[in-house]
Formats: sequence, structure tokens, C-alpha cells
Amino acid sequence: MNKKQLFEQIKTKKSFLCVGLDPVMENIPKHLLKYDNPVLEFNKQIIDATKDLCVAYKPNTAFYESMGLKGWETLIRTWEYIDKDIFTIADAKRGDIGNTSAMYADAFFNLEKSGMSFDSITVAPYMGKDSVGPFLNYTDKWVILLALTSNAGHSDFQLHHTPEGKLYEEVIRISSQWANSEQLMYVVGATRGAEFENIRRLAPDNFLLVPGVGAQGGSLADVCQYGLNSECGLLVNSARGIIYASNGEDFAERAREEALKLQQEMAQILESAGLV
Ligand SMILES: O=c1ccn([C@@H]2O[C@H](COP(=O)(O)O)[C@@H](O)[C@H]2O)c(=O)[nH]1
Repeated sequence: MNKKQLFEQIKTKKSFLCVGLDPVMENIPKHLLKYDNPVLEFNKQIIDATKDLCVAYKPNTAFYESMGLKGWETLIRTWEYIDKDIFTIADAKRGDIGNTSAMYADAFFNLEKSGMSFDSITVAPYMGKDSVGPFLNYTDKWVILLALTSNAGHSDFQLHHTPEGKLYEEVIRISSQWANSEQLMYVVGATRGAEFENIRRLAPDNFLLVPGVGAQGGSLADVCQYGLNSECGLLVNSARGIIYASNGEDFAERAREEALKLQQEMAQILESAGLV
């Protein structure tokens, strides 16, 4: 999916919501345990309940990898289940020396080799251009580079001062020479509301993947105040706040209610900005 198509989806659905699919076996509602693959059934029902309200799904691969072979199969079957007009993000945070990164890129982008072809993958910038390049070689796919993350530890490195500015600013400045905003997005945590003005100065046209709304307490209004651009430019993710709204038989219904609250807030924001 290209940038224009993503913006079209945002306008049609009046939403820039990304639902995080981070299933934990202990939180799967008991009535689903009768299924051969309860996690897959959980994901399917969450997708059915939210697909008209969101424009993206983001499975964090850790939640699947931790379940071994069955988890990997669940990830593939979850990707297969998502309608192809919805943007998919493999939140895998990969990156290694070039030939290894090429294998990671195949794992998430090459349908014939791996059985999955996500629209995008999250990548760590730490190892530099040659570690990110193999993902960018898939020219119809997106790299979502970690810039300013939502966790407390973001200050350990990302805010460090270099002669040119903060380290995360350098990540954005340098990486924007590797690819343009048609192929490169950045992860910026919703908990970093105050930094969005600065980030938009450095990356005016790039989409930002914004985790941290919901369970981590980030504010959608703060993110949008400076984060919104003329093509929306934001994919705001919530996982636990939606998928674990209830662990009873009404889990999908409650997930929909939480997704709807965010979508309605987003519709108002898009309308006020004159984007829909
Ligand atoms: O800076 C970051 C980067 C990634 N994440 C991931 O996003 C989701 C957030 O889930 P919630 O349940 O809505 O908190 C999760 O997969 C994280 O690993 C992030 O939170 N912050």
C-alpha cells in the first residue's frame, strides 16, 4: 500500500487507528480455549469487530515468537485473515548486518519464501544504513524506523546530545537521506507529546507510527496538535486498551467500543483539520 492509498483509507474511514494485536495466552477469554488455536480465534474476532474502525493492524511479533512454532503459524494466519486494504505492520524491531537483514526482510515481506507479506516492518536504526537497506530494497514496502520511543528508557540514548543535536534527531536527519516519505516512517511514542513539534520540523512529510495511547497513557489530542500533517501523517496504535477491554464473552464487543471511542475522536480531529 502506498502513501496515497493509505491516506485514502484514512479519509474513507475517518480514522488513523492502528489496532495492536499482542495476544497473551493468559488473557485469552476462557470460552475460546475450546478452539484448536484460541489465539488465532481471538485475533479473528478482534479483527472482525474493529476492521471498519481502523486503517492498520500491528501484531508485535514477540507475542507470537514466544509461543514457538504455533505462534509463528498464528502470525501467518493472522496476516492472511486481515483484509488487504488494511495496512499491516510487523512490529519486529529488526536490523543486523546486511546479509542478515536481507533474511529478516524476506521473513516478513517475501510471501513465496515465508508465507507472509506485511506492508511494513519496524526496524532499529542503531546499526546504520547497510542494516536498513535490505528492507528498503523491497521498494513497495515500508520501513518504520525507531526514533523516539514511548518507554522510560528512551532517555538512556535517544535524548543524548551530539554536536548536531539529540541522538533521535540525528536518526531522523540521517535516515531521511536513505529513503523518502513514500517508504520511510518513524516510531514516535504518544507519551512524547511535547516533542512532536520538533519531530514535524525534521520529518514534515513522513507518517509517524505512534504507540502509547491507551494502556501507556499517551494523549491523542497532544499527539495531533503538532503531529498531524496535510496527509494526516499519523498511525496511532493501541493494543491492550482495545484487545483486553474485557476478558469475558463480550471481549470483541468491548474491544469494538474502545476502538470506536478512539475512531470518533479521530474523526473529529480530521474534520477540524479540514482533512475529511
Ligand atoms: O516506542 C514504542 C515502540 C513500540 N511499542 C509497541 O507498541 C505496542 C503498544 O501496546 P499497548 O498495549 O497499547 O501499550 C506494543 O506492541 C509495544 O511493544 C511501544 O509501546 N512503544
